[in-house]
Amino acid sequence: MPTILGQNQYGKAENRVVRITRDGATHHIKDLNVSVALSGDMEDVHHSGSNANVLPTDTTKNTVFAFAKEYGIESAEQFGIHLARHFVTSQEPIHRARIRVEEYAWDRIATSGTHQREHGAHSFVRKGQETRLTQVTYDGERWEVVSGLKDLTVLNSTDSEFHGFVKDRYTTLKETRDRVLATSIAARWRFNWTDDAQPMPDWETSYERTRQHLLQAFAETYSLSLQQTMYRMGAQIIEHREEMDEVRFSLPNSHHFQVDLEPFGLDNDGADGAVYFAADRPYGLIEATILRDGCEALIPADLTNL
Ligand SMILES: O=c1[nH]c(=O)c2[nH]c(=O)[nH]c2[nH]1
Repeated sequence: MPTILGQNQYGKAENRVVRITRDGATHHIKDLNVSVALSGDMEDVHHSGSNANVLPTDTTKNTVFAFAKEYGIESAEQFGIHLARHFVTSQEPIHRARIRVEEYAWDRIATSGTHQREHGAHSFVRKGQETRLTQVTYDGERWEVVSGLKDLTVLNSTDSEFHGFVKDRYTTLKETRDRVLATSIAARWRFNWTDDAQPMPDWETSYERTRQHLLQAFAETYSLSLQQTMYRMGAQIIEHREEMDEVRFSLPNSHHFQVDLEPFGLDNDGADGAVYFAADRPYGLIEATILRDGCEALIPADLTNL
């Protein structure tokens, strides 16, 4: 049966490119998800398998990261236009390039006074609301209220190190004195209000203050590990919110790998900042319960069972 090749395109989808520029102590972040789709004279590769016209999808990925470093990311549109023009004008067989860009927006974490100068400059919370959660249980006598949140995404573009860890024959991770620390906070906190005879907490104020403690502790902790930052977040809540006895966290370590651009003659360590590959998986998963001394751990270890 005779067949013909219809519409076709190819490229690398969902390149998670993060560019952090440093304006002295003030950092700026551009966070994009870039998908490249190319089409043109691609009859041969489909019919005979000849790759003579095929610019590898791997190359399109490298181009995204190299362009982010070399030319910066002014806007999603400007970046897309630059890439599309490059593929169509530099490769004869490619007649059409479609670049799709999603941009994730970030706000600076508001901390107080000198902290704002020290940490507000490199601590970010992703725009868009987190999901607020609660679970209320009552047996006719006692109340258990466990509240929390998920998908509160935060990032420190400096003041994070990771070194001095165990090394065995499978360890390849390099020690680092300056890395990006990012996570999407999932947390639950248990109230010690259990009885109608006790004064009821102000749930709205409690939530707002707890959220602020989470953000502040994240921004203000000079981090030697995500475990340490997590503990500080929990401790700050327990220390400041007397209505709670227990906080449980599940924190993905959202790895940002500095891209090796040396093969393209680019120094990705320059004073003008760096380009990172934001990996979505696998991710480190750091979990713990932080308790008021003398209190019992009652929040299930598996947050999804709440
Ligand atoms: O903060 C971290 N904690 C770890 O336990 C760990 N493990 C790892 O590979 N990177 C990191 N980072």
